[in-house]
Amino acid sequence: MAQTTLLYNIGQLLTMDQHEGLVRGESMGSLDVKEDYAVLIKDGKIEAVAPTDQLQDIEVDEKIDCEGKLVTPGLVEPHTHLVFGGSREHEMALKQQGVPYLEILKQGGGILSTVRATRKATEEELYEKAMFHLNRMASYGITTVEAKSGYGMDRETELKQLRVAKKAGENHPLDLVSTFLGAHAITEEYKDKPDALLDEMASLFDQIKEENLAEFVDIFTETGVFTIEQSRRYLQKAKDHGFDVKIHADEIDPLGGTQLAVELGATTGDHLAVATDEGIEQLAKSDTIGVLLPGTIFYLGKGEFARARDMIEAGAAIAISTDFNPGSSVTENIQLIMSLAALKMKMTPEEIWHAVTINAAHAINRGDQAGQIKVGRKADVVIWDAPNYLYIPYHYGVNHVNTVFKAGQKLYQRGDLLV
Ligand SMILES: N=CN[C@@H](CCC(=O)O)C(=O)O
Ligand SMILES: [Zn+2]
Repeated sequence: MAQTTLLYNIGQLLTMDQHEGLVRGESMGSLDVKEDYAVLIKDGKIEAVAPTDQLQDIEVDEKIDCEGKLVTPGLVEPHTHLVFGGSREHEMALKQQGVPYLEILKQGGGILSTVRATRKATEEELYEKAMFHLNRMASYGITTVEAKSGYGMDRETELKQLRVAKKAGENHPLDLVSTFLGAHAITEEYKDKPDALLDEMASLFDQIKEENLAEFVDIFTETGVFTIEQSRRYLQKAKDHGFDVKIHADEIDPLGGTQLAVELGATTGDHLAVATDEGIEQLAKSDTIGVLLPGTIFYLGKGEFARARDMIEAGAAIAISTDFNPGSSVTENIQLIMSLAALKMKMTPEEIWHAVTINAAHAINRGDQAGQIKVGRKADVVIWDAPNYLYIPYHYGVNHVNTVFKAGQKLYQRGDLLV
C-alpha cells in the first residue's frame, strides 16, 4: 500500500524550480514564492504541488496542517570535513592571541593535530562521531551532505575516513557525497617533499574508484600547503582517473586558485575569500560554482569575506556552506551561515535560498536529485517555524526547523520543553 502524506495550508512554499539547471548571476535574485499551497508525498516522492484548495480534500494516510508556515526543500550542504578524530578547543587561546591559522599549522597544530587524532581513532569511533554530526545537521534542515577525508594523509587513514563516510552514507537517512582530500596539508613525514605526498595520495585513485569511495578529489591550494603548479598536476591526474574535482582556493592568500578551478573545469572552487578581479571574472564566465564559506572567515576572526556581490553581479553561480570542520568553522548550523551570508556578504535572501538548495546540489553533482520540490523527486522537505523565507537569515543563531522529511519520512521534529 502506498504511503501518502499531505502537507497543506503552507503559507509560503519555495519549490526552487523556476530556473532551469544551475542558477547564476541575477537569476539567483528572483524567487518564485507560492502562497497557500499544498504538497502531496507518495512513497517517498513528491506526487503533486498545488494550491491547498485543490488538494486538501483528497484521501491520504496523514494530513499535516502547516499553519501558514514556510516550507522549502531540504537544504544541501556542499562542503564539510565530516569525518575526523578529536577536537581542537585548546587552540582557541592561540587564536585569541592572534596566532594566524597558517602559523598554527606550520607549528604542527591545526589540521595536523586533527591528523594525529584521526590516525589514532578506530573506524568505529570515527563512525559514531560522524553519525552524531549528521544527526545534528539533519536537525538544522540539511538532507544531503558532502563529506571530505583529509585528516590522514597516509594510505591507511585516508581509506579509513572514506570507508567511514561510505558506511555513514549507507546507514544514515541523509544522502552523502564523498570527496577525497588526501592533499589537505603536508605532514611531518613529507615535510620537504610535498610532491612525494601528492604521488602517494594519487596512487590511491584506482582503489578509491574501485571501491567507489569518493566522487570528487579536492586539494588545499595555499601558501605553505600546495602550490598552483602542484595542484594543477595532481587534479589533472584525478580527472584522468575519472574524478570530478574541487579546490580549496584563494582562502587566505590570493594564489590564483579560482582561475585554476576554472581552467580545470572544476565543479567548484571553495572559499574564494581573496579571489582577485581576474578570478571573479573568469569564474563568472565558467560553469565552476563558487562555494563561499563565510562561517570560516567569521570563526578565524580575520580577513575579508568573499565578494559575493561582485561574483553574482558578474554572473557567477554561488553556493554557501558551513565548511563544518574541527578547526576553522566548528558548526553544523547552516542557518547561521545563511545569516552571515546576508550580514557579511550582502547576499539577498533570494540569492541565499538558491545558494543552500539547488546551487548547493549542483555543487555536488546532485542538481537532478536534490534542492527542489518537484514532482517525481525525492520528498526532502522542511517545515519551518517561520512565516516567510526572509525570516531565516534575519533571526540569527537559532534553529528554526519545525519538521524535516527525508524521502517522505519524518526525520526530525522540534522537541517541546518538558516544563
Ligand atoms: N582550509 C583548509 N581546510 C579546512 C580547515 C580544516 C581544519 O582546520 O581542520 C577549511 O576548509 O577551512
Ligand atoms: Zn574545507
